[in-house]
Amino acid sequence: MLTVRAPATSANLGSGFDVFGVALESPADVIRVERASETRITVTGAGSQYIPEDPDQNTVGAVADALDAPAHIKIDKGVRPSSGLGSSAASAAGAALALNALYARGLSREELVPIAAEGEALVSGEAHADNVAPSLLGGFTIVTDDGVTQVDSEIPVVACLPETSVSTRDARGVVPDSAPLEDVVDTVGNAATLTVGMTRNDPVLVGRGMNDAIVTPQRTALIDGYEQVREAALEAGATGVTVSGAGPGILAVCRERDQRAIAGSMVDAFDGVGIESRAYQTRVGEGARLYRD
Ligand SMILES: Nc1ncnc2c1ncn2[C@@H]1O[C@H](COP(=O)(O)OP(=O)(O)O)[C@@H](O)[C@H]1O
Ligand SMILES: N[C@@H](CCOP(=O)(O)O)C(=O)O
Repeated sequence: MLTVRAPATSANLGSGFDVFGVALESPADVIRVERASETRITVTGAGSQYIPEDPDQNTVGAVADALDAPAHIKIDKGVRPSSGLGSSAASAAGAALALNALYARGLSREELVPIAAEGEALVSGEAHADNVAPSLLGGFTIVTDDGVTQVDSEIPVVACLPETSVSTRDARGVVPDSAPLEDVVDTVGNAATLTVGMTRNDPVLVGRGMNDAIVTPQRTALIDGYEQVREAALEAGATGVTVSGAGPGILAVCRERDQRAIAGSMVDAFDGVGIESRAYQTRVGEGARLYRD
């Protein structure tokens, strides 16, 4: 039996649609695997009632297929599905690391990224790797067609998840097909600023680089209370606020000293529009961790 703790992730960070992602210290999924002649999956924990155990419909089933590694796989969900914290990706990344070790496939974490992304293709229609990459590698990741670039970072964040849910597949449906050149120019500048901020562990630069005029405005329309929560977080000291992944979670970047006040202000602002929510006070952290029982 092998166990992996695979962290939640926040993708896009505004200016890096389908490119940027960060691993979070918490929450996380725990995946346990045991060799078997055919794959069987059980799911417990946060939102498990919405997650299919059929291997053809679960992201970890796609990973077991891709690695030709049948197993009994137990998933204990810490990351709630369809909340914008890469829930399906955490399971896929955790399963990829665990099954690679269980069957001694010898693949590196970088080589496991496209395999784990097969799970994302199953649930959202596209094998976007911006959640599985940070869940496997940790820190801040940049995914392009040429591969993944990773840098460690410890930026403090607050991820506030409303009780509502948005499917990534639906939220991908509102992404525009093209954008005006001036918006592209702005976004490139912001993405570059954010990248420098991550390498310097500078929450002010990261926050400044999160603005995006192309994808985020389309998605905020799907999130009740987004503007109120964003305003509240900025007033409490957040250096940047954006949609976490495809939403409805909202991510605030901040200095550590402001984290608690920001978390409270975001929950209160959701409350003000009649929506319950939970705020994780966390930071950018390490990738999936393997334990041999
Ligand atoms: N192991 C898994 N963990 C979470 N969700 C899964 C898993 N396998 C399949 N799913 C399905 O994926 C969908 C959630 O994925 P998605 O909409 O991309 O949100 P998230 O950002 O939480 O991954 C749900 O329909 C859920 O049933
Ligand atoms: N780049 C993807 C990221 C989806 O993240 P999730 O945590 O909502 O699954 C997108 O924006 O569609």
